[in-house]
Amino acid sequence: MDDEDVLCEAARNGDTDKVAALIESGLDVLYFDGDGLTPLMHAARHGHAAVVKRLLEAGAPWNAVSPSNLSAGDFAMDSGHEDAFDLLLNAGIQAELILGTIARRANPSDDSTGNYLEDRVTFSEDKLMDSESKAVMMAWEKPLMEAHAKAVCSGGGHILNIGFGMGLVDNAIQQYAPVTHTIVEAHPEVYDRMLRFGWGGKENVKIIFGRWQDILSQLESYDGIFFDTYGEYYEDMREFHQHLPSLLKPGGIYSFFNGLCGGNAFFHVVYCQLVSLELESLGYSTQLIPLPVKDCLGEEVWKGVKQKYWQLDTYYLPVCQSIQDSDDV
Ligand SMILES: C[S@@+](CC[C@H](N)C(=O)[O-])C[C@H]1O[C@@H](n2cnc3c(N)ncnc32)[C@H](O)[C@@H]1O
Repeated sequence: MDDEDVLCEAARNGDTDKVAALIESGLDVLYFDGDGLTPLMHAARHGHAAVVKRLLEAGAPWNAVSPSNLSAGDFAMDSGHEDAFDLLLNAGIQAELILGTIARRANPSDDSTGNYLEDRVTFSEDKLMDSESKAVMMAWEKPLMEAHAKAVCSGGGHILNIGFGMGLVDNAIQQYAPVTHTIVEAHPEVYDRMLRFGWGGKENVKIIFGRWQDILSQLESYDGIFFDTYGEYYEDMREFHQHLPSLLKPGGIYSFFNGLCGGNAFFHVVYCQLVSLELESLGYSTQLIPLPVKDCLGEEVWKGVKQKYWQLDTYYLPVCQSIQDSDDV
């Protein structure tokens, strides 16, 4: 047995003193045992909050994952150990506030160099793919897009959508007959296809071709805003949020595609909290509405797709409004 296996065993048994002594003796808290589990995962799985705390203080990574892609937070969450879960959630939020490493890694375009907009895309009936066979948009999201449209159109008026993709959300927005419906799209082929499908001729629709970052001066203020781009980082969405105070009218509703860390349940919780906190600091409250998606996501959906960008059973649809407005309700 390696010395570090002794640390795993002490963590599993909740022996805080022994864990502390072993850490002080210089043992590696980053160790993965024969099953691919870290001491932190063992402690979290058994709900030993004091050990979790000690290991985190010693630098054990909150975001290490087991061979089945579970982190210590997933183990705590799945076994219902609230105290351990809270400690790990806090550690995750703190770390991500500073480093932001998970979203970068979990972003569908993480290993591309940001040239998605110059590459070819392929359309089929049920998906839009980039040049590396990664899905830009997929038809299984239709019910989600309809729910997003319903949320952002709830007050009628002027609606803004960033990212046309397959036009699912825009088709749904049109059902609510908004006064104006502005669509921003940056990919030339997606833009051409929009025009071919007659979006340029719709009376209430205004299309702006370009990256949202580059066309901000052409935008006005809106009663409902939806944001769903591709090939961007979490930081880009965070930057977009900085513009909400001038883009969203008082009483308006903002929503975004909440695919943050969609491959891991605990990381997703961390990011839901993180984005809610960041929006709160800008004066917006975020309500996360759970929508079950398990039934529309069989294995066959992902056939031919390089990366499953969503693997969770529930989608949390964010509905954001100014804290002032939500207090008035
Ligand atoms: C995930 S799709 C949007 C799907 C859409 N919500 C739907 O219902 O079909 C993302 C879209 O955003 C576009 N896009 C990517 N980066 C953008 C940017 N910086 N500004 C505007 N559009 C962008 C992509 O070309 C793509 O069409």
